[in-house]
Amino acid sequence: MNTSCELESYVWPRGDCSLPEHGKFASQQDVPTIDLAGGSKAKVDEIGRACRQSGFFQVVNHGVDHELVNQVHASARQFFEFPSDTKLRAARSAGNSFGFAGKFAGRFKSKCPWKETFSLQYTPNSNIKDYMIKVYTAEQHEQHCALYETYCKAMEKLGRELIELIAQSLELAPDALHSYFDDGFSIFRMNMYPPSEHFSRLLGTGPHTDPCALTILHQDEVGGLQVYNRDETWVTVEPRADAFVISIGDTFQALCNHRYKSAKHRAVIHATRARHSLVFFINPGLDTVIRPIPELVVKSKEDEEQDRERPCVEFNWGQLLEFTQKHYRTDVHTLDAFESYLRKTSQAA
Ligand SMILES: C=C1C[C@]23C[C@H]1CC[C@H]2[C@]1(C)CCC[C@@](C)(C(=O)O)[C@H]1[C@@H]3C(=O)O
Ligand SMILES: O=C(O)CCC(=O)C(=O)O
Ligand SMILES: [Fe+2]
Repeated sequence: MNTSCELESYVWPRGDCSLPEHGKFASQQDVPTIDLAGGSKAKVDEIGRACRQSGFFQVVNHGVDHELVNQVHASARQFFEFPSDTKLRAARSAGNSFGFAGKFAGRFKSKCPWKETFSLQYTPNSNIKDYMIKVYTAEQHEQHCALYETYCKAMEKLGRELIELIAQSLELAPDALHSYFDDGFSIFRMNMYPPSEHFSRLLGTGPHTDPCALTILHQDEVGGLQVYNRDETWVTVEPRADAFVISIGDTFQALCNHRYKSAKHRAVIHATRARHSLVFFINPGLDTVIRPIPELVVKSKEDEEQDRERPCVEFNWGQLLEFTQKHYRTDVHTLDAFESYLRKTSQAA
């Protein structure tokens, strides 16, 4: 990333990047830590409460091997340390969500994210190998691909377990949501936030909600992930090596008829230390129709009498992904903007 001459396109208005107070972290109420080894009823209740309150929580005793997480972090660090021209062999092309992005200035003109990202598709037809071969030697390639495959499988397993618990917290059967994710189009993304002396005017990831269904994130010890809480204050999520941060995304919000809301969050920059995070975005299949689950649609008395359905916009993940890559810059209004766009384009058709 060119840190000197292009700073202007990364700078945010003064006051937009308030920094975390050293050592002060989100309260248990804002971002609870939930023990997945706990009794089933307690877990479901805690997850339901967290999803209704902030849509953000951490999980511990999640069953994912700590050594695996360390190895993926080590591999990601090694990747980001390659010279730019090596990383750029796997460059993300315009309108595409996969590959390496060193800076986003090409896509955005201002308030650019101060980070490098390497994103891979994780599905049965995963593109992990196609991207990795552009960067690594044949032998390294096999090793790193195997590691990412193992990590993504572990994320899918954890995601499935969480989705079962979330379904139960909505009083649905544990497997009620599985069919949406059976051929899911999940995205694995590694983030590296370079340090900067200008940290107080930069954001690694600007305020947004995730467009996906569910996000599973692991952050290193540097920390910098912040959530906007109910007091309208940015609070810092405690970096915990033993925990994954879970958040509800826009697609899940639409699916559960807005019972759970996607949470507004962002990532700040450290003055002297590079920060890394591993993010697994769980999505439905590209063509799977998303509309509120009938059991979660409560009609008003008047609607009931007139047998009227509440209007809702149907979409699929393929459309929302395309919207965020080609027509809209993901922010805190993505879902509303997407619904307006769908209404407009369906009227025009
Ligand atoms: C569908 C996606 C768009 C983004 C990557 C995935 C999930 C989250 C989105 C993003 C991270 C939200 C913040 C802004 C963004 C541009 C970024 O900082 O990377 C978003 C991603 C993107 O549009 O590439
Ligand atoms: O790196 C982080 O902690 C946050 C990243 C994020 O919000 C995202 O990639 O959607
Ligand atoms: Fe996010």
